Amino acid sequence: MRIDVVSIFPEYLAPLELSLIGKARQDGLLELNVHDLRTFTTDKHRTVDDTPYGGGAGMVMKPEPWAQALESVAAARENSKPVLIVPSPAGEKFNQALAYELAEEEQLVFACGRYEGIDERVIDWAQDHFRVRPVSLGDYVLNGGEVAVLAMVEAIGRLLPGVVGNPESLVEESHSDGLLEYPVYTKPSAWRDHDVPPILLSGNHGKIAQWRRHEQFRRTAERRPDLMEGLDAGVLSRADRQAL
Ligand SMILES: Nc1cc(-c2ccc3ccn(Cc4ccccn4)c3c2)[nH]n1
Repeated sequence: MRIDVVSIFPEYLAPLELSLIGKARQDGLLELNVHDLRTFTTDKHRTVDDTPYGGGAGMVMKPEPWAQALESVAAARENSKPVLIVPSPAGEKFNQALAYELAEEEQLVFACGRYEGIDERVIDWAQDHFRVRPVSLGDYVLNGGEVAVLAMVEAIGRLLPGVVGNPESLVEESHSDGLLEYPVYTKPSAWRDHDVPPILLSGNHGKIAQWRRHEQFRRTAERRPDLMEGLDAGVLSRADRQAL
């Protein structure tokens, strides 16, 4: 997979040189290019913003630098257009299902807006060159798209083949089957008057699996009742129903 990120703060994306994603880049599992939007300006002040038509506070990002930048990074392809992800408070909610969907793509382009956002005509223009997806990280307001891109690239990148050491760990984590993950423990078994649940020390793997499944349901019902409604009936085994 190739990922291109366009931002006026390219250094904001430096954490993607670290850890799992950084290693995936070094191992050639993921190509990630960060581009400074100001590279695509033509005036001596490298202007990327201007006042909003219709008035109002703040500034809006000018369209032309974005069109130049996006044209520059869109890999020429025969069959389908690359995906352009535009982080926005007004986007579809990012979740694990969308992470899996985007992990299948050959190229992802991320447009990091700042100020009050990007001139909407860029989104309209981009429809002919990209499959455009405005995406929200959650129902809160950030100052720009970079933090959202860091989160999305990590969530997507870790799903790529070979990035996570043990692919099995992707199966049992939160949201992989629509449920929150079970609690985890390690040594020492007794710690500051807090003990590890005895079942986990029993060696009875069937009972341990049953206990973990029950914990997934208990936690999901307690912390994210909204996820319980969306559970696919097929996910619920007979044992699961008993755990509810
Ligand atoms: N889940 C999300 C995503 C964002 C986000 C993404 C990109 C931009 C570019 C500018 N801003 C600031 C801003 C504030 C107010 C209204 C419009 N935009 C962004 C915010 N906030 N929360």
